[in-house]
Amino acid sequence: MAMSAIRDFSLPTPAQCSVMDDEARATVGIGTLMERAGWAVAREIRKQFRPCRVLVLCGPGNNGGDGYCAARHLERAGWPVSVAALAPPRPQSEAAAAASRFRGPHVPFTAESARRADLVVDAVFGAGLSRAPSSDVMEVLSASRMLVAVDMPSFIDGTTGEVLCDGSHDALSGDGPSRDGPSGDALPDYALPDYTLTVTFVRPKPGHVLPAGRRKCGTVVCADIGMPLSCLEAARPDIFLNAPGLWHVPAMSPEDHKYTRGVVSLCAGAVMPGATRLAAAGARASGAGLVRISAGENACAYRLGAPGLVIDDAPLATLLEDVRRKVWLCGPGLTGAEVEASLPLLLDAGRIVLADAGALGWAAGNPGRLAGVAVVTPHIGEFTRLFGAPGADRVCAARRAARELDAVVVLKGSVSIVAAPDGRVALNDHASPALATAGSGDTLAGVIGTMLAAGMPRWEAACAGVWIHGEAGRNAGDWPIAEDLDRCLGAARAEAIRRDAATVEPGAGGLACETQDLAVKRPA
Ligand SMILES: NC(=O)C1=CN([C@@H]2O[C@H](COP(=O)(O)OP(=O)(O)OC[C@H]3O[C@@H](n4cnc5c(N)ncnc54)[C@H](OP(=O)(O)O)[C@@H]3O)[C@@H](O)[C@H]2O)[C@@H](O)CC1
Ligand SMILES: Nc1ncnc2c1ncn2[C@@H]1O[C@H](COP(=O)(O)OP(=O)(O)O)[C@@H](O)[C@H]1O
Ligand SMILES: [K+]
Repeated sequence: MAMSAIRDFSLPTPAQCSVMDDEARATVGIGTLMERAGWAVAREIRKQFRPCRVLVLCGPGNNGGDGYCAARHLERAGWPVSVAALAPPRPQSEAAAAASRFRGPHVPFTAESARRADLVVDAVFGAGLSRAPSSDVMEVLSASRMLVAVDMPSFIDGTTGEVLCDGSHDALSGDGPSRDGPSGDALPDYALPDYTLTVTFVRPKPGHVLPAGRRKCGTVVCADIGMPLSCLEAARPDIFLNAPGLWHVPAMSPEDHKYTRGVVSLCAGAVMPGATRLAAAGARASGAGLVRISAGENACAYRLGAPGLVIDDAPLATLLEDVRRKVWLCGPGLTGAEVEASLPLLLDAGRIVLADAGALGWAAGNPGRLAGVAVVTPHIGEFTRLFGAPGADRVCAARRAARELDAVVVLKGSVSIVAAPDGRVALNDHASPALATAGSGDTLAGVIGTMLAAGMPRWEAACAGVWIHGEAGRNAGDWPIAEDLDRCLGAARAEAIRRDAATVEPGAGGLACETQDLAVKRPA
């Protein structure tokens, strides 16, 4: 992966952070980084809150070390600060050195102490969280009125974004108040707290982007603490935030003709023309030069559609003689039998195939039937039927599926996961719940088809399609239906091109986070 992609888009996992720390130990030094991390936390708190009574909860590791440094900097700024230590830092560690420099008051690590504070800083566990925190820790966090996390809320898994908590984390992190988890176990006697602010360092982590971490963290600020880029590179991050610059969508060129912009072809069936037409419309609206529907004897049903669509009634084998028709969508609007009659022909002819909807159902329980496709776009139900339940670590499951199928897997959801067979993964949070409307997945298939037809490599095409679809969803107004996305897709593609061009050149700036609240702050 290019250095600029690592610098600008990587989301290192806690395991990779530990490699980064080992590298940093030999260069800049953990003590220096801890000091800057604590300073950055204090700076963000001073910026976002008025002076108030602060309690810093410190764990035994380096996350706690950051907490002691933050406490010292806040105290120096005149804020009333006390520290509650869950356990003392290991003797002779950098955290122990940081703890010894804090000369303010210590109070017991209890819910009562938390209740007395106006603001509680959670520096209990960060990247080193290795299991569910005890209920003592959870009770103290839950008693806090206002919470700021150092690096990560102490019960969020930085790799998966999952809530790590004794009892039923699903019920705790879900929407409905329930006293029983799915296993029937009684839930602990505390509510899972929400954070106002999370200050992380170097780069955001997957747990800041994936649910439920994303929801719990509040505003995420990523501070540049002067970690050498070479240390981040040594950690070999392979999960990236999906954004323009990670990939490059072709702009319009004065010499363009429709074939250079690309042809997208779709297989169509007899009973669900709507899905095929939505996918075709998505392909056209996102900039395909030509979109053709191969409808055979069902052509009449499609000829009533948009006038700019070309409807073919010739047999598929005949259409495949046209080598300009490289990219095919197979699945939206198709029954299993219709997939069976078309997909093998497309693959035999060496076409670039995106398989969605009906094609995924046809291969349920037997993903080998999709061998040779370039991209699959399952939602969680389709993914489960194809590859089995993904479990808590969806990134890992999507990556495994991509490797197994030798195809790009787009696991769609509120945060979509785009996994390549070579292990690269992009997480897309550039979207909107407005997209949760029937047919929007068909539109997405069309958009990705356009990116493939424009000549983009398949992982980049899938990433770009998901981002552009998300951007359209963010701009399609209140409660849009799938058709509403189409009028926003051209502008969304233009926005992707504009943001890509604005990406900072290597060496020109710091570690940048593009989306939403993931802003990078450099030390003053
Ligand atoms: N990368 C960077 O850029 C920089 C990172 N920095 C900071 O370092 C942080 C990572 O520090 P870290 O590796 O020391 O791990 P940390 O989160 O403090 O926890 C480890 C301790 O907690 C314990 N423990 C874990 N879970 C537990 C549980 N449920 N219940 C009870 N105990 C539990 C665990 O015990 P063990 O699992 O070994 O039994 C161990 O003792 C990172 O988040 C960031 O804030 C900055 O300082 C510098 C730049
Ligand atoms: N809450 C949400 N936030 C963001 N995007 C969402 C949300 N819910 C659904 N989406 C997106 O909407 C699309 C829905 O696709 P899909 O489930 O295949 O629907 P359909 O089969 O009806 O077309 C996916 O791209 C998905 O990522
Ligand atoms: K923490």
